Amino acid sequence: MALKGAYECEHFEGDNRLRTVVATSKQKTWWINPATLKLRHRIGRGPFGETWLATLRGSREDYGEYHEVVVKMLHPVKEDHMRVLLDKLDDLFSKCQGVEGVCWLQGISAMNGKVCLVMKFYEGSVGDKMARHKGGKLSLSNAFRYIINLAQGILELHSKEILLLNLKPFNFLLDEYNQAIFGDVGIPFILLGIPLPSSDLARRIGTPNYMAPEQWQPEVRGPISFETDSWGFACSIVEMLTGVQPWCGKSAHEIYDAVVRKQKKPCIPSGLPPPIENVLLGCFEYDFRSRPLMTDILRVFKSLQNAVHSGGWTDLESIIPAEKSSSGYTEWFLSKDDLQVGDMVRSRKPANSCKPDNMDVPEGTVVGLEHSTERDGFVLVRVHGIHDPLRVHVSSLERVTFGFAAGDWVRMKEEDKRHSPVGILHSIHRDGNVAVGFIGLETLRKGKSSELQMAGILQYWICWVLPNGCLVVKFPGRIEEDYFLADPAEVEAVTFSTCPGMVKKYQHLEDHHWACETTSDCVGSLCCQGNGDFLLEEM
Ligand SMILES: Nc1ncnc2c1ncn2[C@@H]1O[C@H](COP(=O)(O)OP(=O)(O)OP(=O)(O)O)[C@@H](O)[C@H]1O
Repeated sequence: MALKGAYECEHFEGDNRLRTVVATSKQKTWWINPATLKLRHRIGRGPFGETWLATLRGSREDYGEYHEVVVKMLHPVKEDHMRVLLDKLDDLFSKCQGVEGVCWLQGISAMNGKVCLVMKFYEGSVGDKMARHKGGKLSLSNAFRYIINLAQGILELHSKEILLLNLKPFNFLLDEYNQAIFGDVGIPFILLGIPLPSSDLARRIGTPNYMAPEQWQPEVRGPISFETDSWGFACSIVEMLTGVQPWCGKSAHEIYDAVVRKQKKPCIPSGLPPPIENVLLGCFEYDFRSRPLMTDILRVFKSLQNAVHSGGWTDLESIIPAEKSSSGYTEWFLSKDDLQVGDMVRSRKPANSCKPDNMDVPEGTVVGLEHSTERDGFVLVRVHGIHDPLRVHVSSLERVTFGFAAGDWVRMKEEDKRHSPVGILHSIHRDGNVAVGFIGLETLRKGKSSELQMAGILQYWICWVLPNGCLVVKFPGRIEEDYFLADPAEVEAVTFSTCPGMVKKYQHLEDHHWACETTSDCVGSLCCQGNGDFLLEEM
């Protein structure tokens, strides 16, 4: 037996192996000898493992005193994934050092062949505090204080490329200064890509009530990104303000059906000041690119904090939120890129369209800025063949760098077997660094624009496109509400004018073949072939 105490811990061969892996790697600085740990009571069991109240025997300098700690015992992972997990933990520990707003991570240990994270014990959580209050909600000033504490913490973790993915009031711990900090720092994130024992657990990276649509199946409906945390945080904000958990009383399956399939949003209480209602509604946009980032949420709550402390909502009603742009993009979507003098630009296509409405600026160069604020105003664009620069609203332009603009369909020049070759460009920096969403990847792929080429995709019959390029296709004529997901790399465009035999060939496929007008000047049809592949045809 390795340990004796309140919890009888068997000696596991796996612990020794784990210890050897740790001892030969970078993680040795964080290693805690399991013999110095005593598990007392289990206080939680979630999708990632168990949480235990424990005691840790201190060092000699500490006179060998026992401290209360909390141990997160992760589900067992296969041996070949162990080093990957430990490297990710090492990265997490290093990044969290000195970060305010994160619970104090004390070290890594192993028990029963499972990796354990040892962290400081805190007296309670925001969730506990809410449970003690009448109606389950916090006072407005407390809620605001915690929301601002937490948004600052998330922002700091995001700046270190860590996603939280499990934001909920019971994971917001309270320190001795009544500041809210994170208890579950990045655990679902480091477990991404590491198979868990049960496929059901693997499907859920988070707690269903707080999960964004893309979080349910990140490699199919994803990727997950910073704005995935905006959804989870907005769910927590709603709960802190109302005392009601989003999707309260619903099963995981019912929540999946509502959030992912029916695209429903959690309820937002009425009577909120417009800027808060606006930012929360933004957080519940289905496509994460349309959601605000944590910095936007923080800005809104900070700007209203003083008014809340001096009496309540009443003064806030006069603050009017920004309007949605006429092109169908949210202000949050548009604010993610700003224009500078010298940028190449072109007219932005309307949201969810592959065709430009107008091409006032087929291509031009920004020669002057008239921004009234960071995300509003006009720019002067020099267009070839027009004498004077055009004065154009920023929201109607997109930046083109090395021939690419965010939102473009792109194809990898060299295929990578881990994901579809065709994806959607999410961002391109002026230095050519890109982030692309591909089916098959849980997070954005970072790389260089030189690895990409443009990919043309027809959008007839496609209801909408997920942020990784996954096509959501409905078959007209089918009575069920079902839709199908298709990999853009496997959808083929065929033109009848260049392939006259095509009409004849598919005439007999009554059940699988539909045609209707899709745009004013174009008729298309989509066939579901016997092997389940889709064939997209333009007539
Ligand atoms: N370091 C800590 N100090 C004190 N309490 C903690 C600490 N970490 C977690 N807790 C509390 O322990 C309880 C269980 O935590 P746990 O993280 O296992 O929650 P869960 O909902 O069961 O699972 P998960 O968070 O993984 O979804 C929660 O009420 C949480 O507030």
